[in-house]
Amino acid sequence: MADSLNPKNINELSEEQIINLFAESRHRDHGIGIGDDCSVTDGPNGVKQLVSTDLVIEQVHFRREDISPRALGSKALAVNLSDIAAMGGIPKGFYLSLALPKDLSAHWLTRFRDGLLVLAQRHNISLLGGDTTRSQNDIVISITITGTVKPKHLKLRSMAEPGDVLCVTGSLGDSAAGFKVLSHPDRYSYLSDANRKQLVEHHQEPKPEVAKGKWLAQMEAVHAMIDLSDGLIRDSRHIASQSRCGVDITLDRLPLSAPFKAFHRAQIEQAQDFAAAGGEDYKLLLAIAADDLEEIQKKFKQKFNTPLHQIGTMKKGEPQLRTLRDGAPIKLEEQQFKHFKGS
Ligand SMILES: Nc1ncnc2c1ncn2[C@@H]1O[C@H](COP(=O)(O)OP(=O)(O)O)[C@@H](O)[C@H]1O
Ligand SMILES: Cc1ncc(C[n+]2csc(CCOP(=O)(O)OP(=O)(O)O)c2C)c(N)n1
Ligand SMILES: [Mg+2]
Repeated sequence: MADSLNPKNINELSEEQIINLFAESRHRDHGIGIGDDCSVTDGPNGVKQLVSTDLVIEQVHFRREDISPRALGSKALAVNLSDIAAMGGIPKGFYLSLALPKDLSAHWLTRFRDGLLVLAQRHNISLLGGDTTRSQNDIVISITITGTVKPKHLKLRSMAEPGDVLCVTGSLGDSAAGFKVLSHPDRYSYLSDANRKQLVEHHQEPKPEVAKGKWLAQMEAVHAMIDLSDGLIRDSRHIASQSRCGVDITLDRLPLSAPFKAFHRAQIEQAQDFAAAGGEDYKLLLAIAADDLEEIQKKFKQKFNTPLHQIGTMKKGEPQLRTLRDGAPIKLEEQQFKHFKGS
């Protein structure tokens, strides 16, 4: 196979370029494959079958000394449940693959299992299988989750339209701030214990928004959804490029929690920029028909007792992203998390 790329090392490629090396050979006739939060294929009785897989790797996604095994078990499943939520789906079951170093304690593993299975039970899903091997040093966790969705409720990254309003289901940046607190505890000694705890909890035990995703999927005016794993900027770009629209993000409108503002010592512009870069928020980002926004916001508030925040708009034209503050475009400093080269 001839590849147009000839860098020496993969750190010269972006994550998207690496995925495209595989995606270019895809067979589209089986349904919607590479490119969304889940693959979508025909299931029994006219429903669509959803499948998603995610890796959680020591030193890349967590440091063993920072997180309890219980919280890690919960987070490893939560990030997968979030992909089902983003498709408006109902989770059904999951597979667990583990590579474990020989010196790991049995106590660690049973606590990890407890955290995982408590969340599984809460979402009424069962462990269906997996694989277990030894690793040299680091813990490697891979979960594959399945779910279903009615075809008319399916929300793809590619379904946003120019004029749609971009919304998020909750505050942004708490997880990224929690990670900073864990990485440099002495830098943030000014935080109260309660604020510190809330930020760290958001990072370590994200709550996948399955109920919200399922409810929003039933609204015809909700056109597109994605879950926020890479951060608002990168994930909005995914919607924009796949829907072939531009996108404007209004930084002044980003929902920020009180602990997050305390983390930034009320320096609001800095807080907005950091929240836009974010990462591991696991809130839902959606594009809604502008005419129906008010009605959906009202019903959402009634149902979940929390607001649906309007943070931007989809625009006609090139799939470019602009960030605006006080009505004027501003360039953000690059601070998004990336596994490989920037894109
Ligand atoms: N190695 C790979 N081979 C094939 N598809 C991949 C690979 N890595 C990622 N993908 C697909 O590329 C898309 C983007 O991946 P990613 O950004 O990790 O999605 P998500 O944030 O939903 O986990 C997804 O549809 C995913 O299934
Ligand atoms: C030790 C450590 N370093 C960095 C991070 C931050 N981090 C790791 S992965 C990630 C982004 C989301 O993860 P990814 O594997 O890309 O999820 P996906 O988009 O595939 O769902 C972030 C912000 C972290 N949580 N822990
Ligand atoms: Mg992924």
